[in-house]
Amino acid sequence: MVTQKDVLLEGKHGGSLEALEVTSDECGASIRVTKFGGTLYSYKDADGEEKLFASEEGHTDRSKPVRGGVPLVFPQFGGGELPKHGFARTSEWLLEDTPTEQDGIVTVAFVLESNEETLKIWPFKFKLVHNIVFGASKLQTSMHVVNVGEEAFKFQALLHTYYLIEDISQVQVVGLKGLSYVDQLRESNTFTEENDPITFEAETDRIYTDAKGPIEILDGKSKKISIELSLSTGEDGTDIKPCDAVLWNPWTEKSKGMGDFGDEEFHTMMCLEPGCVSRYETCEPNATWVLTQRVTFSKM
Ligand SMILES: O=P(O)(O)OC[C@H]1O[C@@H](O)[C@H](O)[C@@H](O)[C@@H]1O
Repeated sequence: MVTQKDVLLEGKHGGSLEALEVTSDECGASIRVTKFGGTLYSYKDADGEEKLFASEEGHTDRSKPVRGGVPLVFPQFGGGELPKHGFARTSEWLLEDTPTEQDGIVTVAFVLESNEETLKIWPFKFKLVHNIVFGASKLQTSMHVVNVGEEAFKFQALLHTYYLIEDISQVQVVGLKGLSYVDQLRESNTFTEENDPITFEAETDRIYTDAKGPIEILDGKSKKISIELSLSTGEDGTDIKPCDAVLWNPWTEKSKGMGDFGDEEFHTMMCLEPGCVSRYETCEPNATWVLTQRVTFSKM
């Protein structure tokens, strides 16, 4: 049986965020999704082990996006005319339908549609669906971008996924070798990844292009996270486009400068974020784009 209940997330800086908790008796796993930002904030596997990082310093008063989980970036990555990383992560999302379960796999969908507020800052009509499918040790999240207006729009999108890890100094990322990446810390110059595995010894902020996956995060000697990612469009979703993958860890100095992140929390998190951010995609009227990540958590 799948059960849902409303919970309140309270951070140490005051305020609270309403969230939906969905639990499956059959597979034993659970998720929490905040209505503010439609952010998947927690995924606990069948053993009750949390797999997503959420900062102890995160704000829960709507003054900032949720710092952790999987915030959704749309329609713009980074800064520019719109708020940094767009407005989807700071908008109010609605539960689309009652969660369903089949054979221990649960599906939950949240929706955000253009409204007076969004049209004031971005004059396009859209519908976003955040689809979350989870089981005992698997998590699939996707953002569907639908153009419900009469004009084409350009957009960027990202599943800004924060993984909870044991120790960043022991993490190895496998599967990005040979890809080009834009290093956001080196004047956005482009390089080719020579390392396999990639390890972390300093602040890292890179946009890998044409990532096909699978990408593996080896978390010490005993845990593995395997990620498949895709960006698709077309009526049946079979027109698959290359996808970007942002790799991010703020390390020491950047962490100290972030008001909603602990100075030492970089040790136990890393972001691997599938998206389309190295360029803008064009969404024609009635078209749908789908950005998806399929994640499997396993023990070695
Ligand atoms: O602080 P924010 O807006 O959530 O962004 C966090 C990070 O998000 C990453 O996706 C970017 O590549 C980084 O440059 C950025 O610092």
